[in-house]
Amino acid sequence: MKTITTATGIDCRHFINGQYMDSINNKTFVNTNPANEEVLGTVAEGGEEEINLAVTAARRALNGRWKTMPLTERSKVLRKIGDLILERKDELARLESLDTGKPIWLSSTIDIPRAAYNFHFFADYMTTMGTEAYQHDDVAINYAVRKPVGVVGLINPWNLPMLLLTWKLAPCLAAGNTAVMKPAEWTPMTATVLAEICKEAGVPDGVVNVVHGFGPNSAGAALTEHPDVDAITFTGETSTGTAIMKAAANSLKKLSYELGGKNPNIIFADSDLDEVLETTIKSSFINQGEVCLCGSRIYVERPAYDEFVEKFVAKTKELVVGDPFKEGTNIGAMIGKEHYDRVLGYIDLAREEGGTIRTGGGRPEGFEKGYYIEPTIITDLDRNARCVREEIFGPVVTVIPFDLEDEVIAQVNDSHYGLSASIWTNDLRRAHRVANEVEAGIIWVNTWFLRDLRTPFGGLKQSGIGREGGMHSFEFYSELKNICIKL
Ligand SMILES: NC(=O)c1ccc[n+]([C@@H]2O[C@H](COP(=O)([O-])OP(=O)(O)OC[C@H]3O[C@@H](n4cnc5c(N)ncnc54)[C@H](O)[C@@H]3O)[C@@H](O)[C@H]2O)c1
Ligand SMILES: O=C/C=C/C=C(\O)C(=O)O
Repeated sequence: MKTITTATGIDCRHFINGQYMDSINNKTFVNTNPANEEVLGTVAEGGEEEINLAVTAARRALNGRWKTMPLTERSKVLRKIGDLILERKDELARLESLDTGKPIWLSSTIDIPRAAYNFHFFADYMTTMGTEAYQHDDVAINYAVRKPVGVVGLINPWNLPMLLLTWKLAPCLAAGNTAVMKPAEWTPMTATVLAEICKEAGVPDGVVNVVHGFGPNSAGAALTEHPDVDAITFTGETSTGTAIMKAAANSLKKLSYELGGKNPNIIFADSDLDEVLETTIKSSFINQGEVCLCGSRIYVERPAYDEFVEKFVAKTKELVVGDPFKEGTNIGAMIGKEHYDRVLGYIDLAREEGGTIRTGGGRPEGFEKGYYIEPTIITDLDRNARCVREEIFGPVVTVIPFDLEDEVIAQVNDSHYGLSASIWTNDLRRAHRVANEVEAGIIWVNTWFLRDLRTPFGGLKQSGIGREGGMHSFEFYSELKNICIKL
């Protein structure tokens, strides 16, 4: 077994008012590479004091050059951030894979290029924005103007760290806000570099701030409780969303939530099975299954069920689990020990619930270190099994046959999640009919994770509050003011 890369990471400090700084009490925590359990570096651990410094800097910057900067100049700054991310793509991809355990090809082709595109997209989109005006006979004219929300807290998960942080930061800045970012404690490195990229691109000091730390009783909680933070955009677990909503309630902060999912992948017998299999391998196991949009509940119309399962198992067995930096690795390491144990716990639970492990089911052979789990396919579970209903957030999928369209829609909608769904069929009317009935914010037909950033992105029920993307991001990151002029 080739020695897993020992490339080290970087020490991560806060970035406040345009400068890197340690915590006031010099507290730090260790950042570990999940692929080999080696130390990547130390991370400054922030709390109330650091959050207060960052919010104060953000508030001051809100009324400085950032406020008076012409929109076209602000657009150029966002474009420059995107350019600089691409210039540093290899460095950022390496740091992202060291932090997350994801394969380097994934960081290099998806995570980092999409982070740059998030900025390039909003740099263009912000210059096309209009508002609305109404002529009230000859009595009055009404027109609306957009103003920044103000100081925004950005709280980020660990699965697609830079992709998701920039998906928030780009429109936040495009709308003229200032930001205090709290990266996930497991993935601090690319957020740390993003701060200096913003400064180099011309973002004034205090507009973008980074405070590292944990959630409860740490930087995360302090950010959500701070009275001078106007809005919080959060991506993470549904349960965390509940905690943040309670903390933000006292100061009535504006909230945008992208939360958990248990997304159905509905396969009708008339679909092209080879096409289905090629995409379903990705929608099941890409990024170690640690994607909120993964289609972890697979429903197959009975006539195609046996053939699908046989071919799906065979293709899954071909996947290579291993060193994220090694050529040919399809699946890397889970984010850390806690999550690794949690996912293995669900696989054990599936056995207790009567499931059949068709492939995978545990830790692959030959790894002394690192948090590796085999891609796992489970069949023969009851529709009410916890492994069918609860988000596992790992390389674990369940496959269930169905007979009738109404039956599968009822099963799919019997969930407190409603983030995304994939539907595979060549029957056009059925595609529209089923998409119309499935309770999810994002529906893909004969594809998965095909993204147009102008579209509304977000979940129903306990999968989120609000939408991101195009105009929807501006609905959150700005306040509309109506001005009525009597003629
Ligand atoms: N809907 C989406 O777009 C989307 C995208 C990615 C991940 N997710 C979801 O995120 C989860 C995995 O990410 P995770 O484990 O990092 O989520 P998490 O909720 O554990 O943590 C997310 C972030 O919240 C912070 N946090 C935790 N408790 C907090 C508190 N009480 N106050 C303030 N901040 C707090 C953490 O430090 C971290 O930065 C999964 O459920 C996944 O479905 C959703
Ligand atoms: O793990 C969740 C992935 C979210 C992806 C996006 O938010 C996006 O593609 O804009």
